[in-house]
Amino acid sequence: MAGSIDLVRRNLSTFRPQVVPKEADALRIGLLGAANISPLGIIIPAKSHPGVIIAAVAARDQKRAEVFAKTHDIPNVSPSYQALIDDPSIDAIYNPLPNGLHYEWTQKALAAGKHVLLEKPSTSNAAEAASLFRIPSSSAQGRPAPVLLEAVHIRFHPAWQKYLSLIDPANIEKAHSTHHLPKGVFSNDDIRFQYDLAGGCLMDFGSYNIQCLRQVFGAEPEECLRAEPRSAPHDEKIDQAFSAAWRFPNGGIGSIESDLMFSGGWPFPWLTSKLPGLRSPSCSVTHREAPVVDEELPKDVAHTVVKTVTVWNMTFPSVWHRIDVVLDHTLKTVSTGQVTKTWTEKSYIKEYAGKVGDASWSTYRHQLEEFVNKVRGRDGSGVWIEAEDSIKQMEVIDGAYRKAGLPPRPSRTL
Ligand SMILES: NC(=O)C1=CN([C@@H]2O[C@H](COP(=O)(O)OP(=O)(O)OC[C@H]3O[C@@H](n4cnc5c(N)ncnc54)[C@H](OP(=O)(O)O)[C@@H]3O)[C@@H](O)[C@H]2O)C=CC1
Ligand SMILES: O=C1OC[C@@H](O)[C@H](O)[C@H]1O
Repeated sequence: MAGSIDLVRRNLSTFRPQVVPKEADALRIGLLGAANISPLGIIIPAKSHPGVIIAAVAARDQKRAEVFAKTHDIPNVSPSYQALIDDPSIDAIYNPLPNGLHYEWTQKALAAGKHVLLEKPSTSNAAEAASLFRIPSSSAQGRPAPVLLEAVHIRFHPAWQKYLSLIDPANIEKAHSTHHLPKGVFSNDDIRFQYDLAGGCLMDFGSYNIQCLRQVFGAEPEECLRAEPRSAPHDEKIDQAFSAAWRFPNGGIGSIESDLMFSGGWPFPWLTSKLPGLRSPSCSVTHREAPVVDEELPKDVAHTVVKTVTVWNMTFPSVWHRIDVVLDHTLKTVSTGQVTKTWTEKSYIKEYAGKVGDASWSTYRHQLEEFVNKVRGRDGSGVWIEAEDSIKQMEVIDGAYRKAGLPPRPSRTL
């Protein structure tokens, strides 16, 4: 009961946070497009950040921008994306355009000296990512280059950082990450299913699953072993779902199952583990069998343990999440190889509040905190996504498409 009350309280203040007074030199952020993700991704998080003002929005259709501005209390509407970028009163740009437009508009914003918080996945493909992220650290005028961050929000939440702390990357035998969305949420004409806009399940949900694998192994995969898309009826280059596996440098295997049109259940995360068919985003790591030092045991008995650590709902952990730590113990007679005893220990961990913020802070709020810290030259929590990291992510995505016999997503501007 107390858990349910906490859940309601926490989510009420995530979605309706206390609005704080703004600092005189608050970062003035402009939004490209009247995007669906903007309220969750930045408008609501900005309300509780004293150092951020959502100052303007631009949309392809000015009327649409005006309605969006009114709905979300945004004081200014720019007549076009370019006008927003060129506006000298704007310090930073949030780019939640379709994936295929990320490169073009981020490059334009950076060229205008604006910091950019760029929605995931950073670009259409690795060539674009390399071109975008390998920018000189200072401009010709000697000014420091603007900050550019790929908005992989899940990495900023304390639950994810806690999860990583429970993993021993060198000794992972296998890792599996999943993400399912019920059929009917997105229709075939959604940006996620347009090849020219760099759509595809691997670019969307799959990108989270790949992030999870790269993070838990703390390394880049050496080889894509298997890549199996389920193509959309309207375009076989578009994956509605993607299943894949990679070998990592420690010999461990990482695999993913992502589906944007899943027909096997509904995503009620907190029920997932209780009711079959319900799915939550997850990442599960199984370590190699390891010896347990136990002086009490006879010499001929070996005690080993296999540690499995699973996070449920790493994508929206502030809503609800759980980390399961399962220790499978075995006692074996060494001389005969016979197993004499097995038992399992389970513990469940939750990590809503981190070192900064409180339990109501969403992944997006934590991310905004670090973005502003970086712009202001402050140390922050230490969680950051480096340029090379974003490039490597796109290399893994491109490689999986190639392995599946599909083309990587097209560049529009290179
Ligand atoms: N971090 C997260 O949790 C999430 C991230 N995302 C990412 O954010 C981005 C946007 O997703 P989402 O908000 O769902 O997208 P939307 O369908 O809302 O589209 C975003 C904006 O793209 C603009 N746009 C520009 N050109 C086109 C075009 N040719 N066709 C369609 N739209 C166009 C529209 O702007 P205008 O208003 O000017 O017409 C629209 O508002 C994606 O990169 C996605 O991966 C999405 C959901 C969650
Ligand atoms: O990033 C995302 O997270 C939420 C999903 O609904 C969406 O498809 C995806 O773009």
